[in-house]
Amino acid sequence: MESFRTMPLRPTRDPTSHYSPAFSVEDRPMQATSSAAFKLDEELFQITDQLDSFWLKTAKLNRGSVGTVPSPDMEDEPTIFVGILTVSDRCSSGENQDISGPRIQALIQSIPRFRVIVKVQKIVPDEVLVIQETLKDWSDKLGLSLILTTGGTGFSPRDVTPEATKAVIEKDAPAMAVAINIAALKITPHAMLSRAVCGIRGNVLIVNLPGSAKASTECLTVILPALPHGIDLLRNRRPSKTQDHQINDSTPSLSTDSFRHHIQEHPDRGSSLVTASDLNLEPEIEVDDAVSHACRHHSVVGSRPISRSIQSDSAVSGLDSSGISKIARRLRNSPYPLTSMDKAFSIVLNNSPPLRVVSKYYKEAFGHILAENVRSKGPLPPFPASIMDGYAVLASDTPGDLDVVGSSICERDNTSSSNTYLSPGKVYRITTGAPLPVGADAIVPVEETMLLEETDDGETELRVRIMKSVLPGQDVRPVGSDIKTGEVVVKAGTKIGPSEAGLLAAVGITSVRVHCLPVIALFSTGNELAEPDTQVLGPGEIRDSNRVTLTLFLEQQGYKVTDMGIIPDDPIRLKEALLNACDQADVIITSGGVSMGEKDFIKPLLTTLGATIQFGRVFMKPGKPTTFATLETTKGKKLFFALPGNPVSGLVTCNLFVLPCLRKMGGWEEPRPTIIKAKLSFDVRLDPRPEYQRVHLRWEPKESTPWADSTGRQISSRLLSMVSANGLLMLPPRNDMCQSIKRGEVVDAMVIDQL
Ligand SMILES: Nc1nc2c(c(=O)[nH]1)N[C@H]1C(S)=C(S)[C@@H](COP(=O)(O)OP(=O)(O)OC[C@H]3O[C@@H](n4cnc5c(N)ncnc54)[C@H](O)[C@@H]3O)O[C@H]1N2
Ligand code: MOO
Ligand SMILES: [Mg+2]
Repeated sequence: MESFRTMPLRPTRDPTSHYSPAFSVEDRPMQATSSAAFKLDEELFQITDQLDSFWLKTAKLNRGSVGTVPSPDMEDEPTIFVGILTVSDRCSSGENQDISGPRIQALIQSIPRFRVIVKVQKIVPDEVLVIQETLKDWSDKLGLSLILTTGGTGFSPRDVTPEATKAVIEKDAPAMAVAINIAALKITPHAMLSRAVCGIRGNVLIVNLPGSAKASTECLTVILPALPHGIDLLRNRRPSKTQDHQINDSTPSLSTDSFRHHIQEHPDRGSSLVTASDLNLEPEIEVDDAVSHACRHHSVVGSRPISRSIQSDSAVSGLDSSGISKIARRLRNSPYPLTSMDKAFSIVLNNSPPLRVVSKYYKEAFGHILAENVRSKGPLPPFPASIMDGYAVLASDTPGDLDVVGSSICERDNTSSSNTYLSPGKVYRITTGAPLPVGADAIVPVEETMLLEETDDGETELRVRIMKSVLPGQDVRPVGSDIKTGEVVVKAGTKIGPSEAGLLAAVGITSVRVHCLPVIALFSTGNELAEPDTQVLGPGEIRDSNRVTLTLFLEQQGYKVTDMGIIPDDPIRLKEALLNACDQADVIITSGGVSMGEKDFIKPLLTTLGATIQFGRVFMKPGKPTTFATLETTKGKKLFFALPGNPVSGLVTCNLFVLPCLRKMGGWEEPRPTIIKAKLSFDVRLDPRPEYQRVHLRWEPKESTPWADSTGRQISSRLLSMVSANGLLMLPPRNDMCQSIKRGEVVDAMVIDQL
């Protein structure tokens, strides 16, 4: 697993973990946090995060009491855990991207009456045993209520999902498969080619869905209305009266029309009819593209009344315009697991492929990583050259009084080293860098000589005294002594800086092969944002500081950034901006709109665009809602960093995730940040999350370890805490053993600016 780099001279104790303690267990036996302990914490936070919902706590208390009447809270919004299994040889080998899994994940969130947590999602090849084992494992060990498989249900020889499912289910649920088939047949006769099965193992419902993103979401839409009651029954929960009534009163017929009677009534919401057309069974509506769907409604397509269309979208998928859940129905806990910092970092690096190699003029190659070894075409110096201003001599003549018979200075057409022969008893005047005449084997600096004789006009020296004895070779640079012919002057993998460009110039290699730098597009999101030059702010307005901060930070690191401005919190505008950015950039950076607010649209939009959210929350402070998503397009892989809006969170996470990613894409062999040791000049109270506190690193005279001075209050809205910060303390999370770190203790600090 990737972790941040620690300066080799000052290694941390455990370089495999980002949060390796800055002190050893022996140093502070009661307070040290070992990385193993942290790993435990990590597991714990995942679990506690999921156990956070009140229902689950209540459910735990009631566990074992079969038929317990749920408390009103339990009735309110119980949580269910779902597993999504993508079955595909190609997705499993990485040849294709899994689009269906994430789309199913987005759609299943809208299952009525339940808070859905997708606890596990996996891609497996079309191997019957692998599928079987996964289904068994998930059903028996994870406390899931529902497993949705996608793929492997057709006629081709490798399609074996139904066989694997049949092997593990204990009861058939054929009506579900039939309902799916009937609905699907209205869309395409190819539905006849589906062999999908549905069944029950223990109290888990397993449903096979087809492999295509469109078909799988369409089929899932068909069974959504029946799922809550089915899951209630499987979990042995008593369904509400209304539901009993609904179910009993409606004759279960398999015509699409019958869905009209499966009223999804939420105690708090009143009823909303879900009709067949609401279920998007009309072929022209693509359920699997909520965004384009919503766009069509916004631009009023055909004769469908807008209000009905929008209602139907939300009724089916829980998503309103552009795939965003209605405020009242929004998830009250984030569906994204808290990812550990190490894991998130590793995910980013693993998804940051080095970009292609191109030829560039050496000056334009500045800041790029060289993709080939550059060798010198000839020697440097190309002739034996003097190191000093003085006299070229035969060493054996020194000391002595000698005639000055000529001169060699640095100039074009100087042929001294080929045309001139220096005889014994004679010297040549010479300047630094000029060629030695043939026969001369040493240089005597002018300071070691005395003038004996000159011409009357004082223009020419005639005779000098060499006052010191010199050895052959003294102050001479032989041919090729700096650079030999064929020698590698700049190695592949080196970043071309001023010296490297100079070397290329010196050896005359002016076209080099380098890795492309990633193209970046960046925009801020937020209805509250005003341009920085707004003189008088309107009510509720604040000036957009993130865009300039992030842009200049990246430019300072040598990247070009396309500034896409401020985009309001409007899903249609945001989607347009994301697509636009995707069109022109490899890496898309957004700021804001990624947490739990009703205007935080970025994550659902990325999902509806078909991007895979690699992580949507990170166990870190600041920067918890940091989101990283990837999307395969015809123009290559696009990476999205949706950074939190709080100004400090944005810049810290840009340092921690975006910069290493850009470096890796640009061909850096070591893209990780530099970590050194620093001594705290203040007491630190640890946070439950691993924290990155901003500090100024300062060296006291004669001290090798720098002091870390705090930049003041560390709240993530306070950009002042970044001012003059050149380091980020990497503080471990608080635990029972270690609540604080005292002044004078040595901790890890990441270098983020000039020291
Ligand atoms: N119920 C919860 N609320 C919040 C959580 C949470 O887990 N549950 N996380 C908090 C954390 S941590 C952070 S960080 C923020 C992140 O919020 P968003 O990324 O959604 O950002 P916004 O809501 O758009 O804005 C937050 C904050 O930042 C200001 N902002 C936004 N953009 C800019 C900009 N370009 N320049 C200057 N300031 C900006 C914005 O006005 C807000 O004050 O969410 C917490 N909430
Ligand atoms: O993670 Mo937020 O970035 O704490 O403020
Ligand atoms: Mg927000």
